[in-house]
Amino acid sequence: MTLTVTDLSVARGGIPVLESVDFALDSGKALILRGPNGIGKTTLLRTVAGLQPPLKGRVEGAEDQIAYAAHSDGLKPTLTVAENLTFWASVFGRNGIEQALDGFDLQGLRDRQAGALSAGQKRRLGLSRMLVTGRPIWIMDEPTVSLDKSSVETFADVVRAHLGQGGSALIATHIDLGLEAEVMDVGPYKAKPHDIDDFDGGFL
Ligand SMILES: Nc1ncnc2c1ncn2[C@@H]1O[C@H](COP(=O)(O)OP(=O)(O)OP(=O)(O)O)[C@@H](O)[C@H]1O
Repeated sequence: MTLTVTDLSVARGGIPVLESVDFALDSGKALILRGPNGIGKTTLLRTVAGLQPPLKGRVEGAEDQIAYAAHSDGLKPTLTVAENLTFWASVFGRNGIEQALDGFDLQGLRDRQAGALSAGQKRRLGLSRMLVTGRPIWIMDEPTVSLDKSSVETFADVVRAHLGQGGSALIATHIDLGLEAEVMDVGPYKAKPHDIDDFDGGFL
């Protein structure tokens, strides 16, 4: 299964941010996106994940294949760790949360309400949801925010295992995860300023 992105242009708030992006992501591979703050990495990930339409171009091989971990964890604070995972699994028509609890060292916290977790623990729970989706393509936006060194290593181990099982990962991150991965700088895809047709509107 290959995710193929062809001539993709993406916009945020109606303003083009990246243009003519091309890449292919094969199973068993990881692709790391880099680029300065505000360049459009999140916008690109959201578009590839199907959360917003492209301005132009194609994303192929994505349908029902992608699990997306955004900046925010989006946890249900009054549910326990185990209940959050069970809920998330059910969204994807699956059950079985033990691998996710084990993978992110959450067994000792399984009965704790998510709202009472520390920032790093919340992040681990948010990321562990990828494991209950059964989806092969993981798209992750700055997944290591709030994680300590050992949790970053745990996360990298989980991703490595996922790749070893034929999964793939597209990750925007500023840090070195220690993964064997291709790195793509999105800087060269920065959208060029477009001429403003509406002269008066250009001042608004
Ligand atoms: N909701 C929004 N409405 C309008 N513009 C937005 C919105 N969210 C982000 N932007 C703008 O879109 C551009 C691309 O933002 P994006 O979040 O994709 O960048 P990024 O590369 O992921 O940045 P970072 O590394 O800081 O996370 C930025 O200029 C940003 O200010």
